[in-house]
Amino acid sequence: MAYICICTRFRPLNSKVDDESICISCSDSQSFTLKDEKDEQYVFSFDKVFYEDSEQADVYEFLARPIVRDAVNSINGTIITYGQTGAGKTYTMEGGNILEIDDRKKGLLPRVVDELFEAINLCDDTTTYKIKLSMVEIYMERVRDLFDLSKGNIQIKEQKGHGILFSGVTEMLISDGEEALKFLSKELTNEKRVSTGKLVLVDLAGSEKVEKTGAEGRVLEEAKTINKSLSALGNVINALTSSPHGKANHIPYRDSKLTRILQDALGGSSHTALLCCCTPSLCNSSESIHPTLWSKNELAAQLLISGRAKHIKASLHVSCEEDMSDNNQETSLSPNDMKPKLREKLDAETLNLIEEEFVVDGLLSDPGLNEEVKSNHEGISMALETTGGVYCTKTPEAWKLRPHGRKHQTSLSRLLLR
Ligand SMILES: Nc1ncnc2c1ncn2[C@@H]1O[C@H](COP(=O)(O)OP(=O)(O)OP(=O)(O)O)[C@@H](O)[C@H]1O
Repeated sequence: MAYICICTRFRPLNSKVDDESICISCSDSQSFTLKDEKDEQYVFSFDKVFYEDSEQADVYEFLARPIVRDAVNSINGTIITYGQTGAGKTYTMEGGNILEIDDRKKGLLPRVVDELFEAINLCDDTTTYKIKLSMVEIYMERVRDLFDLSKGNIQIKEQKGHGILFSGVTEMLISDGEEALKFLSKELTNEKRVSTGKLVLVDLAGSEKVEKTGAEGRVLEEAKTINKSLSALGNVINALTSSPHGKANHIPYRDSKLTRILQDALGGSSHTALLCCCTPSLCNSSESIHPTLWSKNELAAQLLISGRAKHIKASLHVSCEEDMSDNNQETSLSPNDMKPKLREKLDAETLNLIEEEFVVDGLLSDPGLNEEVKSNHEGISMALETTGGVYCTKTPEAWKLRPHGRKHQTSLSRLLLR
């Protein structure tokens, strides 16, 4: 099943484009508190939060290195940076520039390339590798070959044994670590078998609200197309992760060029990392809370929901195994069995919060919960049914129902049951 890791990164404040006020504060390495212009607070949780002082190497180690290692073993991988314009997507992906020589500033791309070549050099002589590099841009739903601009409408095809391909795209065979995107082919010569690992690095377009930019004409059309692609990506990930074993009846890959290209890098046994890039500035807090970035176009909300549900499933599985190890049983605990076990594992403060604030699917419930709030959780609950996971959340609608002046516990939270 696909594994999805979701992180967020804040770039340092930039006095030229940001106001002086910082709207985020560190809670811990997995969550942060964000204060909006009305002084409301929200706590968001991720697999990892990289704060302003984080190093490029930290991001690489946590987010990219496991994916690169898998790619060498023929497991497809995708690394995507997304977020509003100027939030640090390209800086994270490339560094100061793509041929960055300052090691501290080197982005994910040069590090990925370095590690791929290192891994290849360590392999035994019976294995030969071919690394081919292509570079494309999706613009207004057309795929353009960035190594040959005369190829302005590359077709996307699916080929047995190779998955999704760009038909006729320029491919450069490379033999050292100075190039950008990679397609890695691994030949097991002794078995006369070829297996391929595809590694895709995506620097998405800015995700801000169209109204905020005041875009018109062609720029407006571009922005609308971009938002459609982002929504399509969210829908695909949601479909993949909300169905048992990733086998949904229909995964809408064909809804955009972006999702079609990522089809075999997102589905199957692939490994995906999403890095949500944000600015710490108060003037951008609305972008960072919900409009396009986290819930209004539902991309991030869906991505986060998917990610949380998966992680919770994994955690739950481990916990159950530990709990039942004495009598050597499998993991099918009933909600009643789980409840005291959950209680044992949670500290009192967390438990109070859950009972007061959230519906915890099938395990703990709040009998006094307003029907309207309950209905806001339907989508989340559906995702949970298929994962058997435990998941708490508040949708933006639910926040509005909260008594005024209390601290809002976020859009998306999770319980770790370890
Ligand atoms: N972590 C960081 N540390 C230092 N500078 C950063 C960091 N992240 C971003 N910056 C700087 O902030 C500016 C904007 O970053 P960047 O161009 O990466 O944004 P972007 O999200 O890719 O924007 P766009 O959507 O326009 O492509 C750049 O000058 C970049 O060098």
